[in-house]
Amino acid sequence: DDEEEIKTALTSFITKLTESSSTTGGNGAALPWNLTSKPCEDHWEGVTCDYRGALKNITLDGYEFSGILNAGLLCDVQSISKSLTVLSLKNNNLQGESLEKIGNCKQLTRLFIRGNRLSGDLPVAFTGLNNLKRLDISENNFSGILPDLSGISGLNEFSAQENFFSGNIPSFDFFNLFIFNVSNNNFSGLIPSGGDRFPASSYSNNPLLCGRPLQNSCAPSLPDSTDDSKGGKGPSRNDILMFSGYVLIGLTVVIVLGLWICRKQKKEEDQIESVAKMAAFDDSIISKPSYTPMNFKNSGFSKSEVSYITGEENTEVSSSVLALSSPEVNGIRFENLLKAPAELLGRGKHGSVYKVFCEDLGMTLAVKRIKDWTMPSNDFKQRMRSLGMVKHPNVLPAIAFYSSRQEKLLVYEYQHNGSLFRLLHGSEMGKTLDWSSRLSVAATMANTLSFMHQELRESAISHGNLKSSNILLNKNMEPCLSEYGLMLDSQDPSLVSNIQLLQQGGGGGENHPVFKADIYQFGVILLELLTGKQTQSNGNIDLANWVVSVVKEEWTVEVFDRTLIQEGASEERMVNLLQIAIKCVNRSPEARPGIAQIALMINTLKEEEDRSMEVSGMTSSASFSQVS
Ligand SMILES: Nc1ncnc2c1ncn2[C@@H]1O[C@H](COP(=O)(O)OP(=O)(O)OP(=O)(O)O)[C@@H](O)[C@H]1O
Repeated sequence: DDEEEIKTALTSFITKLTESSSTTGGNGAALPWNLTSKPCEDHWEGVTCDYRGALKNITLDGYEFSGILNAGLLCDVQSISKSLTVLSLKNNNLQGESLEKIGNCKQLTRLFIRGNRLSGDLPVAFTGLNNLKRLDISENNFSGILPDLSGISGLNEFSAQENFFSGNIPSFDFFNLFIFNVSNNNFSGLIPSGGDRFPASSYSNNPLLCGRPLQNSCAPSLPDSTDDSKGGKGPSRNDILMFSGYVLIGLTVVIVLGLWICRKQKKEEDQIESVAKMAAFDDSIISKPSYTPMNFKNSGFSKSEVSYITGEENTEVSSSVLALSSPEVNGIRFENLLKAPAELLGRGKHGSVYKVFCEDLGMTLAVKRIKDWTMPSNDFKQRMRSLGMVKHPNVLPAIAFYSSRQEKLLVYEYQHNGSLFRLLHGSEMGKTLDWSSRLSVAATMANTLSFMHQELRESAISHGNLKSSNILLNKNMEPCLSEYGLMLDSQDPSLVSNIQLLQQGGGGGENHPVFKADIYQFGVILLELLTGKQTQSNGNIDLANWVVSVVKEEWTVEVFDRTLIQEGASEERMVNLLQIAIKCVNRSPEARPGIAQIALMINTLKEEEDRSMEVSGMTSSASFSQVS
């Protein structure tokens, strides 16, 4: 039977692995398998089988085996090759034999042979491992030309550092890879396109390699560094460096001058605007703003600038009354709002939020005061109008806004159930968010964002500041996006700067950089849901970097929130969601998927989750319970 066949094959395989080698001496650790027993039934150390007795994983890392890795002994055996998904022989001292036979182990998803003495060419047969996700052949003595592995469409990791490979780096599907390292080899020539998604350290110590992300370009005029002193035909590297220096200094001077002129102009404009404001100022509205609990002094509020968004017409109305979108709140005086007791909820990077109890309304409001926003007043009003026209049940609408050059205020209904941030990270929370609820939040938010991006694609208004504290729970405990479209600035570490955004502005659909920045931030929220960890956008280590580095070490389990593991959440679906998140936080904006595609993937996961809960007889509830 299969198990007998597997046992015979494994026995020969391990015998070869442990064969003593005259060069290293000794055969390392003792044989981890008791040959009188059965591999699956008796759970041989390092061997994992599924419940049907199919061999899945062989993991024999760090045993100091110094014999031969004979791939044929495993992969020529059908009962093994049809099911083996993981072969890990890291940090032994193995030499290779029949390595090309690995090509028969077609089901392999992970192949780790790092830290051995394997040498010669990497067999072309590796290119046929179509299911491979992770390949680590680093720290060996492989040499020759690397075969083209770009046909392995799902490859996420390729680690080949510290070998002796030479020739060009073949093309890879870089957008799928999240780990790539070919440093410390003898590669030469141009780094293939897309390769600059990885840092220079992924390519370092290949003296003949050139092109981005390395500093040395492949310009044909660039002479060898040894030619520098000869003063040959083209410019020397030093010349180029010097020239770049001059260009840089020149650019800096131009930018500083430009900024100075802009500031001067702005100052002049400000003076003109405040004069106009004084003329328009109506004492009957705000007589003496001496007591302003929200510290709105010197705002110079004018009735003409108190605006509101109604459900029907999106017209601004001059009024001494702060008109709000729901009819029952009409009739409140703006001055009363200003005088109402206000509690500071938080002071973020972009301003402060106050909780204001408005007696006239008998209602609690959240007033966001945006600081340092340079968007001109008219553009802001235009933006609020565009936003006011798009309605979604999971987007919290601003019920009023105020705009002047000095002040931009947004008024929202206060949400008593807090934010996703509090739910995930708040220490006082009695209940933790279970896996099904987290998946549900992810799906709802993806669908909502997809709707908003679609509706606002022409005006290119993204959320701009997507994070778990801006996902608020409404009275039905459903997650809602708050503060949509209020930030021009993005926290995307791929440095999509305002200038770039503006330059590339005008249409562009869901590939517009502002939407791609939202995708990054959405990915971070997915990571928060999966890991239960907070992101530190201002710290040196952010969540996205942390996850990618942990995943690099060993696939996933350490990454997930321990409560999810304890709960018995489906590891497969968690890994799937993690893969989506990792795609979203790709450093290269173009490589991030669009929100529609993301929503589709997450909805599929959620449907699978719902089906599995139905099968196990649990109720498939998409909402989560009220937090006490
Ligand atoms: N409508 C609301 N109802 C209840 N709480 C709110 C409301 N709007 C914001 N908050 C809460 O107020 C706090 C401060 O919000 P704010 O948006 O200023 O913080 P932030 O998101 O950390 O900073 P920033 O948006 O400036 O980067 C957050 O905890 C947020 O969840």
